Amino acid sequence: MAPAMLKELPSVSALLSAYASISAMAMLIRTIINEMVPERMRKYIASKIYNLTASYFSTKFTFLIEDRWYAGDNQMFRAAKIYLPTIIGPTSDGILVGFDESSDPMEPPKRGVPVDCKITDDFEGMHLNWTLSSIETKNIHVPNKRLFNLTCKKSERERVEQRYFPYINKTAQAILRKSESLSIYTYDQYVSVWEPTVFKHPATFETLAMEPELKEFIMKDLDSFVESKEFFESVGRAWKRGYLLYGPPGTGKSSLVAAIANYMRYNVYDLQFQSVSSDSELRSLLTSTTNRSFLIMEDIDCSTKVTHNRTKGRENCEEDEDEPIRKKAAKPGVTLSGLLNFIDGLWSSCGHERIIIFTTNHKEKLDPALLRPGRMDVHIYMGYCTPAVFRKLAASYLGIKDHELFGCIDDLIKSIEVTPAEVAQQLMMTTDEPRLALEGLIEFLNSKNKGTEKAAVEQEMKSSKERKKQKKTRLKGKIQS
Ligand SMILES: Nc1ncnc2c1ncn2[C@@H]1O[C@H](COP(=O)(O)OP(=O)(O)OP(=O)(O)O)[C@@H](O)[C@H]1O
Repeated sequence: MAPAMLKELPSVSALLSAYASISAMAMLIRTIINEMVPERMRKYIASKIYNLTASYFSTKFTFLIEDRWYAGDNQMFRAAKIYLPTIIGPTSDGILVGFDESSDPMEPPKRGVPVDCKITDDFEGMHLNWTLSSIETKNIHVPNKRLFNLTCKKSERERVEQRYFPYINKTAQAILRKSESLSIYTYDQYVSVWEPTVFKHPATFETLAMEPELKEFIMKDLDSFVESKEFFESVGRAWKRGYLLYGPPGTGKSSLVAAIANYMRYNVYDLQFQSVSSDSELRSLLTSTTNRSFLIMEDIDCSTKVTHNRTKGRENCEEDEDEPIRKKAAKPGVTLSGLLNFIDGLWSSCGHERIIIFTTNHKEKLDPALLRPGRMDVHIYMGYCTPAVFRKLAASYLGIKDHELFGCIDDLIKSIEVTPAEVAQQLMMTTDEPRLALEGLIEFLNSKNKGTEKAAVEQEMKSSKERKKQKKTRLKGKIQS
């Protein structure tokens, strides 16, 4: 059998002559193609054949993440831009570094991803390669388009989409919460624009003195809001939340607003109703706010037209120094229906991931329409000082967790109405000697207890007005400068 098979095999000389004639034929075809097909066409055909075979045989898959997504910013690009500098390691070719105006020059500089630099990441056993590219466009307004190329194995494509991308988004959000400087925007009525400035308020949930259960409730509510995008979509509601903070002056409403802003790392739009001349102006200025932001409207009861009883509404509200100017200009101001339309209509349809916060000293003076369920989702009462609040203030201001005078102070606090601002003010007087500070506080509380509450409340009202006035003067100074 075997010799028979060997007999059928072509001889070596036959193979060599076949090879020679095939090579000659190939050379002939090549010469004809070179002669007849132009070079550019040849290159085009070759690249097509290469791409076809390469993609068929390649084991790699590439995700392209452009900086824009339809008409807006691509949030996936933004997340990658925040996340990648944190994993740039020794295998990378380089790194961008720099400072912005809010950075401390004594701290290490902030990091960025350079164009064309390769960054590798390992996630759940996958080896992922990132590159940032910049491409010139023909658009004169946007001359460059930037995009990230993320390469993985074809078999890992699904896991990258399902696990890696959500992980990057979550990590980027956590990084943002910690590091990026925030802006606070105030509305400049003279030029009709939001003026930004760096938001640096020291209040955090850590420094805030309030009932621990209430604090925990607010933090959980904010956390679940951030994670509820799908839920809001599934029930057909806008991804927004409204908080109404109410309570006497000096109970920490503004401090809570600042703590929430620091916790969420959202930019803040601080709107004074007095600076808005009409409902249409309100509409246009609110539509120009960005996503992932707070809209704060403090002392909403002091706005003449959004309370149901104007005379009552303006009691205890500071006088607006610009009032004569506004009267001269005969500005109609913001009306209740304008505000409600905004909350129900415009607010629901434009943008997402936004929180609106109203504060008031007089919830009872607000029109019931404003308080109806669905308008303000959470009503938070910021009340007078309690023993738990006092202990938190003592820990913050005096650095003590316990003292023999605490029991006496607890009893006094339970029997009178004293605001955390008043207690904080007393404790601040002698911070280096806790006993003296606590004795001073006891004296203050006793004097209140002896019938001087009214005077003390008036005093607090006065200092609240003073604070607001100072805030306003600062604001004006900023706008003028
Ligand atoms: N709950 C609190 N925890 C810590 N500090 C507080 C608290 N409440 C008040 N303070 C202190 O009192 C000062 C005034 O408080 P804040 O402006 O937050 O009160 P408010 O309720 O917003 O007052 P108003 O209604 O007058 O605007 C703050 O700067 C802060 O130092």
